[in-house]
Amino acid sequence: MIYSYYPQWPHNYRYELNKDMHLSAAHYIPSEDAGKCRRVHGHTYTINVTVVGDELNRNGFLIDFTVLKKWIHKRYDHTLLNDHPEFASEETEAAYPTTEVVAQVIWKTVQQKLDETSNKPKCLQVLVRETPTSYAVFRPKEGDFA
Ligand SMILES: Nc1nc2c(c(=O)[nH]1)N=C([C@H](O)[C@H](O)COP(=O)(O)OP(=O)(O)OP(=O)(O)O)CN2
Ligand SMILES: [Zn+2]
Repeated sequence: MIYSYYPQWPHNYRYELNKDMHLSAAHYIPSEDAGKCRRVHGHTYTINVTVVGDELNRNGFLIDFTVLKKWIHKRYDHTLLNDHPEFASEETEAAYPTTEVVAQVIWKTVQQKLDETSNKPKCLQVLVRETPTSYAVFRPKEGDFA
Protein backbone atom coordinates (compact mmCIF):
# COMPACT_ATOMS: atom_id res chain seq x y z
CA MET A 1 0.00 0.00 0.00
CA ILE A 2 1.24 3.48 -0.84
CA TYR A 3 0.69 6.03 1.93
CA SER A 4 -0.92 9.07 0.40
CA TYR A 5 -0.03 11.78 2.94
CA TYR A 6 3.36 13.44 2.69
CA PRO A 7 4.73 16.60 4.25
CA GLN A 8 4.86 19.48 1.78
CA TRP A 9 7.81 21.82 1.38
CA PRO A 10 6.91 25.32 0.18
CA HIS A 11 8.62 26.60 -3.00
CA ASN A 12 8.06 28.95 -5.93
CA TYR A 13 8.80 26.61 -8.83
CA ARG A 14 6.15 26.27 -11.56
CA TYR A 15 6.11 22.47 -11.56
CA GLU A 16 6.31 19.79 -8.91
CA LEU A 17 6.12 16.04 -9.31
CA ASN A 18 6.12 13.26 -6.76
CA LYS A 19 7.09 9.67 -7.42
CA ASP A 20 6.21 6.89 -4.99
CA MET A 21 8.02 3.59 -5.13
CA HIS A 22 8.35 0.47 -3.07
CA LEU A 23 11.46 -1.57 -2.66
CA SER A 24 12.30 -4.64 -0.64
CA ALA A 25 15.66 -4.57 1.04
CA ALA A 26 17.49 -5.80 4.10
CA HIS A 27 19.74 -3.87 6.45
CA TYR A 28 21.34 -3.86 9.86
CA ILE A 29 22.74 -1.16 12.09
CA PRO A 30 25.97 -2.50 13.59
CA SER A 31 26.12 -0.12 16.57
CA GLU A 32 26.37 -1.32 20.14
CA ASP A 33 23.22 0.57 21.10
CA ALA A 34 21.07 -0.16 18.02
CA GLY A 35 19.07 -2.83 19.84
CA LYS A 36 17.08 -5.20 17.64
CA CYS A 37 18.27 -3.29 14.53
CA ARG A 38 21.73 -4.85 14.96
CA ARG A 39 20.31 -8.04 13.46
CA VAL A 40 19.82 -8.32 9.71
CA HIS A 41 16.16 -7.70 8.95
CA GLY A 42 14.09 -6.59 6.00
CA HIS A 43 11.61 -3.87 5.10
CA THR A 44 9.35 -3.04 2.23
CA TYR A 45 10.50 0.56 1.99
CA THR A 46 8.11 3.19 0.70
CA ILE A 47 9.98 6.05 -0.92
CA ASN A 48 8.57 9.35 -2.11
CA VAL A 49 10.75 11.68 -4.18
CA THR A 50 9.74 15.30 -4.84
CA VAL A 51 11.18 17.03 -7.92
CA VAL A 52 10.56 20.68 -8.86
CA GLY A 53 11.54 23.02 -11.67
CA ASP A 54 10.49 25.87 -13.92
CA GLU A 55 11.26 24.19 -17.25
CA LEU A 56 10.06 20.93 -18.81
CA ASN A 57 12.14 18.84 -21.19
CA ARG A 58 11.23 18.28 -24.85
CA ASN A 59 8.84 15.46 -23.84
CA GLY A 60 6.95 17.79 -21.51
CA PHE A 61 8.42 16.06 -18.43
CA LEU A 62 10.18 17.57 -15.45
CA ILE A 63 11.72 14.10 -15.30
CA ASP A 64 10.24 10.85 -16.57
CA PHE A 65 8.59 9.02 -13.62
CA THR A 66 9.86 5.69 -15.00
CA VAL A 67 13.45 6.89 -15.20
CA LEU A 68 13.26 8.36 -11.69
CA LYS A 69 12.11 5.03 -10.29
CA LYS A 70 14.81 3.08 -12.15
CA TRP A 71 17.61 5.17 -10.66
CA ILE A 72 16.64 3.97 -7.17
CA HIS A 73 14.73 0.73 -7.55
CA LYS A 74 17.17 -0.99 -9.90
CA ARG A 75 20.08 -0.40 -7.56
CA TYR A 76 18.53 -1.27 -4.19
CA ASP A 77 15.58 -3.64 -4.67
CA HIS A 78 16.23 -7.08 -3.15
CA THR A 79 19.67 -6.15 -1.90
CA LEU A 80 21.38 -5.86 1.47
CA LEU A 81 21.80 -2.10 1.82
CA ASN A 82 24.96 -2.50 3.91
CA ASP A 83 26.66 -4.07 0.86
CA HIS A 84 26.51 -0.78 -1.06
CA PRO A 85 29.65 1.39 -0.66
CA GLU A 86 27.56 4.58 -0.31
CA PHE A 87 26.36 3.26 3.06
CA ALA A 88 29.92 2.94 4.25
CA SER A 89 31.07 6.35 3.08
CA GLU A 90 32.72 9.02 5.19
CA GLU A 91 30.53 11.53 3.36
CA THR A 92 27.44 10.37 5.23
CA GLU A 93 26.98 11.52 8.82
CA ALA A 94 26.75 7.93 9.96
CA ALA A 95 28.01 5.13 7.79
CA TYR A 96 24.99 2.87 8.32
CA PRO A 97 21.79 2.57 6.27
CA THR A 98 19.42 4.14 8.77
CA THR A 99 16.20 5.63 7.43
CA GLU A 100 17.74 9.10 7.60
CA VAL A 101 20.93 8.07 5.77
CA VAL A 102 18.99 6.14 3.10
CA ALA A 103 16.95 9.32 2.43
CA GLN A 104 20.12 11.45 2.19
CA VAL A 105 21.88 8.98 -0.14
CA ILE A 106 18.83 8.71 -2.41
CA TRP A 107 18.66 12.52 -2.59
CA LYS A 108 22.31 12.72 -3.64
CA THR A 109 21.91 10.03 -6.31
CA VAL A 110 18.77 11.63 -7.76
CA GLN A 111 20.19 15.17 -7.74
CA GLN A 112 23.44 14.13 -9.45
CA LYS A 113 21.41 12.53 -12.24
CA LEU A 114 19.01 15.48 -12.51
CA ASP A 115 22.02 17.79 -12.90
CA GLU A 116 22.88 15.90 -16.12
CA THR A 117 19.48 16.59 -17.73
CA SER A 118 18.66 19.45 -20.11
CA ASN A 119 16.09 21.20 -17.91
CA LYS A 120 17.98 20.59 -14.63
CA PRO A 121 15.14 20.15 -12.12
CA LYS A 122 15.81 19.97 -8.39
CA CYS A 123 15.01 17.28 -5.87
CA LEU A 124 13.53 19.10 -2.87
CA GLN A 125 12.56 16.21 -0.63
CA VAL A 126 13.07 12.48 -0.18
CA LEU A 127 10.82 10.61 2.24
CA VAL A 128 11.73 7.08 3.27
CA ARG A 129 9.24 4.96 5.21
CA GLU A 130 10.66 1.85 6.83
CA THR A 131 7.57 0.63 8.64
CA PRO A 132 3.92 1.69 8.94
CA THR A 133 4.93 3.79 11.98
CA SER A 134 8.41 5.10 11.10
CA TYR A 135 9.65 7.40 8.36
CA ALA A 136 12.34 10.03 7.82
CA VAL A 137 12.61 12.98 5.44
CA PHE A 138 15.74 14.50 3.89
CA ARG A 139 15.53 18.07 2.59
CA PRO A 140 18.68 19.62 1.09
CA LYS A 141 20.03 22.98 2.17
CA GLU A 142 20.87 25.50 -0.59
CA GLY A 143 24.59 24.68 -0.32
CA ASP A 144 23.96 20.98 -1.01
CA PHE A 145 23.18 21.72 -4.67
CA ALA A 146 26.08 21.80 -7.17
N1 LIG B 1 16.07 7.37 14.00
C1 LIG B 1 16.00 6.05 13.66
N2 LIG B 1 15.61 5.17 14.58
C2 LIG B 1 15.50 3.86 14.24
C3 LIG B 1 15.78 3.42 12.94
C4 LIG B 1 16.22 4.40 11.99
O1 LIG B 1 16.52 4.09 10.82
N3 LIG B 1 16.31 5.69 12.38
N4 LIG B 1 15.60 2.12 12.60
C5 LIG B 1 15.12 1.23 13.45
C6 LIG B 1 14.84 -0.19 13.02
O2 LIG B 1 15.70 -0.52 11.95
C7 LIG B 1 13.40 -0.51 12.56
O3 LIG B 1 13.38 -0.63 11.14
C8 LIG B 1 12.33 0.44 12.89
O4 LIG B 1 12.09 0.35 14.27
P1 LIG B 1 10.67 0.64 14.94
O5 LIG B 1 10.06 1.90 14.41
O6 LIG B 1 10.90 0.57 16.40
O7 LIG B 1 9.82 -0.58 14.37
P2 LIG B 1 8.55 -1.31 15.01
O8 LIG B 1 7.82 -1.93 13.88
O9 LIG B 1 8.99 -2.23 16.09
O10 LIG B 1 7.74 -0.09 15.63
P3 LIG B 1 6.26 -0.05 16.24
O11 LIG B 1 6.25 1.19 17.08
O12 LIG B 1 6.03 -1.30 17.02
O13 LIG B 1 5.30 0.08 15.08
C9 LIG B 1 14.85 1.59 14.86
N5 LIG B 1 15.08 2.97 15.15
ZN1 LIG C 1 15.16 -1.66 9.92
